[in-house]
Amino acid sequence: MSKRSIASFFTKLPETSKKPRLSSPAPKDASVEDVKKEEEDVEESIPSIHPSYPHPILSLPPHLLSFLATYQPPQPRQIKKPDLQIDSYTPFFPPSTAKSLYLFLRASLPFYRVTYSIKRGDLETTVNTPRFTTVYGIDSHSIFLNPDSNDGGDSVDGEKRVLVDSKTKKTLGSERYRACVCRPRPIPQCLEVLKNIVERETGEDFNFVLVNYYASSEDSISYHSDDEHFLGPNPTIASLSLGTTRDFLLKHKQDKNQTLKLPLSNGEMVVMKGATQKKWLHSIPKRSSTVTGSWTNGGRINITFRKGVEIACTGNYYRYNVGSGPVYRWNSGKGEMEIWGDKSVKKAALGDGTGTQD
Ligand SMILES: O=C(O)CCC(=O)C(=O)O
Ligand SMILES: [Fe+2]
Repeated sequence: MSKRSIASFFTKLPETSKKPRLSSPAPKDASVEDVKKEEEDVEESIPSIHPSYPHPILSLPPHLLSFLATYQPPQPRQIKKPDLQIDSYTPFFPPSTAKSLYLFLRASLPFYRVTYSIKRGDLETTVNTPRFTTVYGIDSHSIFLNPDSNDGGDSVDGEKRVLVDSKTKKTLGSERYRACVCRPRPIPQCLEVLKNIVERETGEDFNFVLVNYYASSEDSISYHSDDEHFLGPNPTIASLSLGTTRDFLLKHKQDKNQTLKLPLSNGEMVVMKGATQKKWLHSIPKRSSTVTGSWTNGGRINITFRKGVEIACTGNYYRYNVGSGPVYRWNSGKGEMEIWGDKSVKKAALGDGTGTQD
């Protein structure tokens, strides 16, 4: 089992634990045996449960946890351009670990294909988000606490966690997040572990984890910047890539001569800092063809870690990353996402179909 208990992942290691840095272990490809072991491990883990989840969310298997417990990422390379500051980890996680994380998260997380309408003048158009998404977390005005825990309510895991005001620790009524499309969701163990490693490495605090799943070359995100007021000025955003390599394109908002292309491969992470969001746009464009016949099934997972400092952040993130449509789950037999609505599909995935749906 792991050298650190699962609970210890929920406590940040002191900054000094960052040194000395070790180079990452030599990448290796997971064998059939490894995959079998992963499947057995998954059965042993206690899932994260919360009434806001559509279903229990599997926890990371012991072999991944024990590796991550002592893992030190290699030093990043600093990319500097006018008004742009990026720390680039090539990779952040060794490819074999990134592959396990990719397969695990794709199989475990509920995803959504969000649609929303926008008004351009008098014309109302429906936008179909061209990728699968999901989000966990809450802005810094509130925190999830377990009122029954014996560690002063600090335990972040457990189905009894309720939202409280971060200053007064008073339980919130329905008022603060009344505009949300669904109940805000605490970060499940499998993503909390990753968030804590990224926080330890970057020295930042994050309270949101957003996940994109690009199922094929057709899935994309168009040019945008994550410079919303609810992230505060000059937000730091850490962005981890798992699975198929996709191009990350950046362009300066004013100076058309300033561009950057980073092919992000399995296990890489970019940390965007300073004026990057204010001054630059970024995108993952569609590709001409999908890579098939690989362990990725041509897909890519992107995880961004962010800090929302205004209440409005929570409503916005759940609106555009969960929405009010059906839940999708990975079907390993078919090798694709499918709507997780049918009772028999739920039963096959969970055994008894427990969990509620917002
Ligand atoms: O998939 C990526 O690497 C970028 C995702 C992104 O820009 C976003 O979610 O805001
Ligand atoms: Fe973005």
